[in-house]
Amino acid sequence: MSLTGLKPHRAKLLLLAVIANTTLVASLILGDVKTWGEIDWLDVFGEGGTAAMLLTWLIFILRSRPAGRVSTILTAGFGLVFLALWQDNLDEFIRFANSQWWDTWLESVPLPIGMLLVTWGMYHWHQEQLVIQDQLRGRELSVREHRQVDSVTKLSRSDYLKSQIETELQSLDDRIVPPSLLMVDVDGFDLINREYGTLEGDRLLKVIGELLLMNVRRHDLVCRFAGDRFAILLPGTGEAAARLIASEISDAVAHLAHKSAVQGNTIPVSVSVGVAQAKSSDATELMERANRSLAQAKGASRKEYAA
Ligand SMILES: Nc1nc2c(ncn2[C@@H]2O[C@H](COP(=O)(O)OP(=O)(O)OP(=O)(O)O)[C@@H](O)[C@H]2O)c(=O)[nH]1
Repeated sequence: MSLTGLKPHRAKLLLLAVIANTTLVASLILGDVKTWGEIDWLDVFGEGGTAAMLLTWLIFILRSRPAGRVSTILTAGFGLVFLALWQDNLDEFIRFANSQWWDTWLESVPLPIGMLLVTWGMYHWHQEQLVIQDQLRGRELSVREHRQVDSVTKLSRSDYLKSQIETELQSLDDRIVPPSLLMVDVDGFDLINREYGTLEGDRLLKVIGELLLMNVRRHDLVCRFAGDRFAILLPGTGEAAARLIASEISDAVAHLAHKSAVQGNTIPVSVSVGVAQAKSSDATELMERANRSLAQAKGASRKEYAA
């Protein structure tokens, strides 16, 4: 058994070793060593084995624990039980006169006190575990939230967007401007996929996601809504301001000089943007209106393209 990890508990274990050795020396001085034939080996095995096991438990426990109050209580408890068994075992090798009352005292008094301390320490350990489990549950929740992140663009996905819109809408009052939502869709993305391959399509989605992030404010939320569609939540933003941001975003994408990894040529990219400002506390209704606005923008851009 490796003793690494016991460093924080060195002083406690040293004290236990000193006490055990002191009782050994005191027993040797004050008692008479028994002859070989007088030793009851079955008792030695039973009592000595139990003491050794107890010490092993203590070492395992201390190796898995930091120094502190609970570790001290557990060491004191297990230590006292060990000392009682240790003295009981010394009895097997050393004979004491009846006048040596301390031997019987050492065998019996520390045992119940040690048991009480072990129980008390175990109770506190249990309480500690409940707190740790609580914290782990919290961490697990945050990990689960990270599953709401899209693997291609590393942006939040639509389920996270919806929960954020709901939070925004719930905290609205008359003094706060309701949020606006932009829906940004890449034009002709299917063609880009077909011409350059889906890997290049993925790269482009990632670059567009980064570009959107660069063109919004710190408190805005950019999400990958679905496929080649992004959504941007603009808290406290009226429709006119949202339309301005939408046009800045369209310009930024139009000026993007994204090079394909294989061919090396610039892939022309444009986006259409839908805009809607919240009118009710219904997140789905806001997303639907932003999507309808996007469909109109798409129609307009197709007409422009055809003309
Ligand atoms: N590379 C890549 N392609 C994707 C991903 N998700 C969806 N797509 C593709 O995106 C394309 C979206 O096609 P459409 O909805 O027709 O959109 P579009 O070609 O941009 O057409 P318009 O929106 O009308 O301009 C489809 O070919 C999907 O297969 C993805 O994660 N990576």
